[in-house]
Amino acid sequence: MKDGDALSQDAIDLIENLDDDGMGARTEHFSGAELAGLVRSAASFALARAIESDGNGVVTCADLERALEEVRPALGTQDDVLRVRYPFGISEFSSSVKRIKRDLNRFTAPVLSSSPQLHSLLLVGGGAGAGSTALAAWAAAEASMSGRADYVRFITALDILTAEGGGGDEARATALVERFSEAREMSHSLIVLDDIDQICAGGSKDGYSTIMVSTLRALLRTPPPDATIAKAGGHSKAMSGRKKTMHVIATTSRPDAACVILNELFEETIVVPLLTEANSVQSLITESIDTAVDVDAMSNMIIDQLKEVGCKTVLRLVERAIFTAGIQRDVTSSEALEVILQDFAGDEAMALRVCTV
Ligand SMILES: Nc1ncnc2c1ncn2[C@@H]1O[C@H](COP(=O)(O)OP(=O)(O)OP(=O)(O)O)[C@@H](O)[C@H]1O
Repeated sequence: MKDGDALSQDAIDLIENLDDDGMGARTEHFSGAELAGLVRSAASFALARAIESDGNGVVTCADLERALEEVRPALGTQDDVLRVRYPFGISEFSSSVKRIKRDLNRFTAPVLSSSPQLHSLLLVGGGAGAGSTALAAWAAAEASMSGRADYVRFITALDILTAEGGGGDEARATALVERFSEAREMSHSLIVLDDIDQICAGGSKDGYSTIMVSTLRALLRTPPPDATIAKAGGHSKAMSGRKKTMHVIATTSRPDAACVILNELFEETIVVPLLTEANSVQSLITESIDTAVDVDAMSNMIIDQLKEVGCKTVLRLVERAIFTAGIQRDVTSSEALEVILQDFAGDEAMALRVCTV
């Protein structure tokens, strides 16, 4: 491409730029096939422009920038994996959601320190279904899409359990170390540990595995190595001295997590509150479910009955009500919700009795 005068000078400058904003750094995690795809994509933008405006088909810096937006490396980030964790999006139903989103964006922002840094954050759901998983996935996706993180991994208890070596504590600890080792090689990595209680679950009095907790403690105390070489899918590439960052966000649904053992492992904690106001529930439903009707009545009903509730529960209840009204033509969604809420209260009471016994 370069030889045949096919590149403009600004495109050559971008390719030869060895700084953080140059082509080398921005394609650090691209495989050979992905790089070829990037070149083809840039050439197709130049060709389209040539056909439209009778141009010369030379690939410019703007074509390369557009191609960089279009072609994303499979190794580096997991945008699709993250997006399925917040299927209803993230509704800004209250000022606390806006604050948490600002906090998360600040947490994943680049750091000024000249030494490699590891930052850790515990996202605590104020109760089951508060939305901590969705918020952590959203923060990781934002960091990935804005280029603040070039390597993102969403890790669940299942990933650790199914790792080689079976499900024993030592094998799980080794699997966790391996996940961190890969991330530590990358320049700006972000790991989400979803449902940290399950990841660290074990037989000790507090419900955690001593081996898992001490492994996690050691991992969170060890910043990434200060190397100028990073591995990308088995290939090593010079990083022109970029300082490394590693961000770890863990989620938990245990409302007491802010006060128990895991909390002291992390540098920062954010508590995701439950919804307690009908107008917050109303905004959540309106922003999340296009087909919702009777939203006002449904929101009041949910808060009257449950007093405080997580967004996952709200959306599940409303979806079921809409579905029921769809198949029972003589029932409105709010009437369906009334019955569902009564059954829900009965199920909760029964579960409570069983647990007490
Ligand atoms: N502001 C918001 N914050 C979090 N989730 C939201 C928000 N608005 C809408 N949602 C939706 O609510 C759902 C939250 O589910 P999520 O799995 O995150 O809950 P959770 O608290 O992690 O659940 P669990 O306690 O069962 O682990 C997602 O589908 C998400 O798209």
